[in-house]
Amino acid sequence: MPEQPPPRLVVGAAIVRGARVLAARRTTPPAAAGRWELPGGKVEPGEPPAAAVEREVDEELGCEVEVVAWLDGTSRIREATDDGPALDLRVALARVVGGEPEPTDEPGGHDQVRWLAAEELDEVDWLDSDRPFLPQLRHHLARVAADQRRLVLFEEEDALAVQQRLVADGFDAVLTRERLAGEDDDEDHPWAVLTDAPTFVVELLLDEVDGWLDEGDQPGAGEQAGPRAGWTPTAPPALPTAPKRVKRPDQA
Ligand SMILES: Nc1nc2c([nH]c(=O)n2[C@H]2C[C@H](O)[C@@H](COP(=O)(O)OP(=O)(O)OP(=O)(O)O)O2)c(=O)[nH]1
Repeated sequence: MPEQPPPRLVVGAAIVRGARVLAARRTTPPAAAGRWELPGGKVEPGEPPAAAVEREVDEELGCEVEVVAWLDGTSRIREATDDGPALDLRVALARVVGGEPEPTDEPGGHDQVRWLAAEELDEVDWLDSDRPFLPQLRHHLARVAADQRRLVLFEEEDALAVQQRLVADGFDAVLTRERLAGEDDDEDHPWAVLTDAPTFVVELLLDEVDGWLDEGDQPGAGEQAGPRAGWTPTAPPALPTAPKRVKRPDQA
């Protein structure tokens, strides 16, 4: 019996931002069209798998990502056929470092993307071989969410400046617009920045803009549920353009 060639590796990118992962809807082949996957593709001979992730995401979604870790395990996509070797899927955790992921017009690409939180992962029809990775992904997203701080800002300009500054300093930071609890109209919803930056970094930024840190239902959040005591609205000064030198509390 002829020897089987080794399985060919397919890599998928679990692009995580603000406790959500990006899922992409395939347009081809007919059997997979309309189903959801992690953007990626086949690793070229001799290509490092992380480089393949970054190349495929750039081709398919027109943005730059960086691989930060690999999820455990390999999932068999198909057994060897006359058309080629078996295909195995590995999944990398990645983050966006340039541009905005959007479906490109590339043939064989995607027609839609969605950012899914841990509790939304089951809302889309994943390709079968992606499903074994979902529990790990759910666990990771839940951990990121638990570790996230929410900064509430009234001005879009401030929110954007804070978000961009956090990203420039290497943190994950996502801008959203959310209703404050109890609000019932569409006006004046504050802006929120969700970030993994530690509290002391967030507090330094908040000294310079009109907003506060909302720690939600985390322990000790009670006193933080509104503007800080002694808080007086003032015109926000321009944010600094270079990182500040700060001493971490544990190094004081
Ligand atoms: N990209 C990607 N492919 C997946 C996933 N799950 C899964 O079963 N597959 C399958 C679909 C395809 O049969 C195969 C990858 O093919 P592809 O068409 O995305 O890869 P590619 O861009 O390198 O393809 P090619 O046209 O150059 O051959 O793996 C996944 O999460 N991401």
